[in-house]
Amino acid sequence: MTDEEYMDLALHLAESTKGQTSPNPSVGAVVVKNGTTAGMGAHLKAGEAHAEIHALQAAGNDAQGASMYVTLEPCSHTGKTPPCVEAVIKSGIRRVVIAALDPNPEVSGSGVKRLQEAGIEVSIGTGNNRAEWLNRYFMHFMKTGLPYVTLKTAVSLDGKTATATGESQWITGTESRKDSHRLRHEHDAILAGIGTVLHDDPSLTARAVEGGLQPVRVVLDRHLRIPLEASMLQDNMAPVWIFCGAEASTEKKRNLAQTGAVIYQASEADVQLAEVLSILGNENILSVFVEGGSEIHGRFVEEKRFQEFITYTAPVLIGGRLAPTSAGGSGIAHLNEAPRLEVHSVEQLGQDIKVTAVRKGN
Ligand SMILES: Nc1c(/N=C/[C@H](O)[C@H](O)[C@H](O)COP(=O)(O)O)[nH]c(=O)[nH]c1=O
Ligand SMILES: Nc1c(N[C@@H]2O[C@H](COP(=O)(O)O)[C@@H](O)[C@H]2O)[nH]c(=O)[nH]c1=O
Ligand SMILES: [Zn+2]
Repeated sequence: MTDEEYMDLALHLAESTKGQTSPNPSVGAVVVKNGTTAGMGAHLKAGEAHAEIHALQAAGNDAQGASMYVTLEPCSHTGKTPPCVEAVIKSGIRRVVIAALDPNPEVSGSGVKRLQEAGIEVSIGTGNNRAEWLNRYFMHFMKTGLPYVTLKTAVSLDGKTATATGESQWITGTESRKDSHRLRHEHDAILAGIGTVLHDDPSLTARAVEGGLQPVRVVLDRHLRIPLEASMLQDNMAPVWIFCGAEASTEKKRNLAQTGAVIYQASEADVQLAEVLSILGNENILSVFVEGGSEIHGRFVEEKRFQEFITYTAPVLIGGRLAPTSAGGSGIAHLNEAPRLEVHSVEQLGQDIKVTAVRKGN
């Protein structure tokens, strides 16, 4: 098989662990000796062995003089596990093909340097786009210290997220809702505004699909209007972190804390997105899935504090000048200030169209 084909196998291994390795990236590795696949592995859980180690263990002595295909630059530092580069060097591997460099300041190029110093041939870039897309949350976090923000909306063909009378369940079909639950799994946190919480009483849990970790549930609620009987405060399915403003009542804060919710009180009346994201980053939340509602999306868009925008569009017509759209708020005044995204993919899910678009810098 070619380098691309072996890297394709390593990427499949890595992609099979989406949603389970955070705060570590998903990584796959394959050891090949004279055209024979001698070992393979993936990083399964933070704190456990890295992909390279699993693959080298499976290869045993066949690693001697073999090649290794790995989707992320082998680590050269000791975090919770020893550096992979030392194991690769000791195993006798003579060529390493790497899909993407690791932007973790502890690594970022020093893994490659260490391998080359040990006389190992290194080639970088095969499968790079797919490897970087797979770990876009991790890479963004490592470069900025802030979580990668995905805005998700479900709209009618004429762009409404609910009827003017407030009805929204359901606009899209079951395939779309299942798909968005899968995306919930892949993020470390799900964020919603108090409007959505009061209106839908959502559980904000990733339950429609198996596997992965249950994301933290984040609610922006400047006056602490969330009712103590809210489902997410009763179901013990995942942590609830509530961000409120300086004027929120201390008694309500105390009652909410008794349900186990964690309350972050801002120093000002309003809850600033910049502060929410930096607190989440400090709590090792690498990615946030923002479910809305419209006013919350409006703020993320106006402040350009998001990386990805996903829309599920259903072929239903709602109309109504008062019916909400994906992004409310005061909006962008001039087109030349409007964030221009790049379409990553367009998929049909049942009768719905899913568009995934990403911000490129601007
Ligand atoms: N209204 C629609 C959506 N609406 C999603 C809401 O923002 C809120 O997340 C839901 O109430 C989810 O509740 P729970 O967490 O599953 O209990 N999302 C969709 O994909 N399609 C729709 O039609
Ligand atoms: N998961 C993974 C890597 N992850 C890298 O190592 C860091 C975590 O190190 P530790 O705390 O020891 O698990 C993580 O932040 C990232 O830079 N590296 C690899 O060579 N292979 C792997 O499979
Ligand atoms: Zn490693």
